[in-house]
Amino acid sequence: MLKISVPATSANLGPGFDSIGLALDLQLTLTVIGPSQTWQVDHPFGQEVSNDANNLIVKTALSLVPDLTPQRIQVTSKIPLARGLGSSSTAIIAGLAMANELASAPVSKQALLLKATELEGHPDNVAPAILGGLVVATYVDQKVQAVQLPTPDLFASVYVPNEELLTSASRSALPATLPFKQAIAGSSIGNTLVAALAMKNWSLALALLEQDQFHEQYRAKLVPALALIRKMAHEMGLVGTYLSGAGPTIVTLGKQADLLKLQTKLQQNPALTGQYHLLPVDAQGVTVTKS
Ligand SMILES: Nc1ncnc2c1ncn2[C@@H]1O[C@H](COP(=O)(O)OP(=O)(O)OP(=O)(O)O)[C@@H](O)[C@H]1O
Ligand SMILES: N[C@@H](CCO)C(=O)O
Repeated sequence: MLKISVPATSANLGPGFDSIGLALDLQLTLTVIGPSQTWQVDHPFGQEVSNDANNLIVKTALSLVPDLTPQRIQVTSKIPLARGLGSSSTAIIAGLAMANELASAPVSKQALLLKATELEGHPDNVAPAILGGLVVATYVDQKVQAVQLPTPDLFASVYVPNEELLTSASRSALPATLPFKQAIAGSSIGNTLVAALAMKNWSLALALLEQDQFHEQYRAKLVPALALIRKMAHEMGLVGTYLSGAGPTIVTLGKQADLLKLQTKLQQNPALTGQYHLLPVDAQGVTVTKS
C-alpha cells in the first residue's frame, strides 16, 4: 500500500507575495488502495469535489504520467478548501507524488517542484509543501528557484473564517500595476523579512510580517477579520498577524503560550465564529511510505 502525506501551507507571509511560504502541521493523506476499472476517489469534501478522473488529484497525476493505470484512492484531510491554507497545492502534490511512485521512470524533486508550480501558478504554497518548513522561492520565465530557510521556532495561530474565498476571486482584487516607490518599499520590506528569518531574529520578522505593500490593502475588504485580529493582537502586545495565502484565513505567528491567550480572546468575539487551529511548523514536507 502506498501512502502520501502533504502539509497545509501558509503563503505570502506578509510582504512575501507569491514567494514565501510556511508548511504547517495539518495534513492531507492519500492512500492508494489498488488498481481499479476506473479512477475512484473517496474523499471527505462532499459534492463540491469530484470523485472520478475529474478530481484535481487524478487530473494532476495524469498530466505527469498520462498512461497511469486507474486506481482506487482514499483521501483524508483536515485542510479546508479555498480558505488560504494551500488545499489546491496539497491536491496537486499528492497527485504528482502518486504518479511519480507508480511511474516506471520517476522524475526528480526539482522536476516535481517545477511541474507543481506551473500548475498552481506560483511557488509559495507548493515549494514548502514539497520541501517542508519555511521556503523562499521565485518563478520567473518558467524557472523555479527555491531556498529553504531554518525552520522557525514559532507556532501559528490559524483563524479560518466560515466562508470560502477562491484564489482566483481574491487575485482579481489586486491592481495591475504598482507605483515604483511602493514597489521598492514592498521589495525592501520583503528582503529584510527574509534576512530576519534567516538570522532567526523573530521579533523583527514578526514586525515586518505586518508591513506588506503588495496585496493585503487590496484584499482587506474581502477579509474583515484581518484588521480585527491584528487590532486585538496589538492590544495584547502581539505582532505577527497576516493574511494567509489568498485568504480568508488569518495567521498570527508567535510563541505557543502567547497564541493560546490570543485565541481565548478571539473566541469571545461574536464576529470571529470560524475555526481555530494552533499549529506547529511541518518540517518534513511531502512524505511517501510504502507497506
Ligand atoms: N483535496 C482536493 N481534492 C480535489 N480538489 C481539491 C482538493 N483541494 C482543493 N481542491 C480544489 O482547489 C480549490 C481551492 O483552491 P484555491 O487555490 O482557490 O484555494 P486554496 O488552495 O485552499 O487556498 P490558497 O491557495 O489561498 O492557500 C477547491 O475549490 C477545489 O476545487
Ligand atoms: N500568493 C498567492 C497564494 C494563494 O494561492 C496569492 O496570494 O494569491
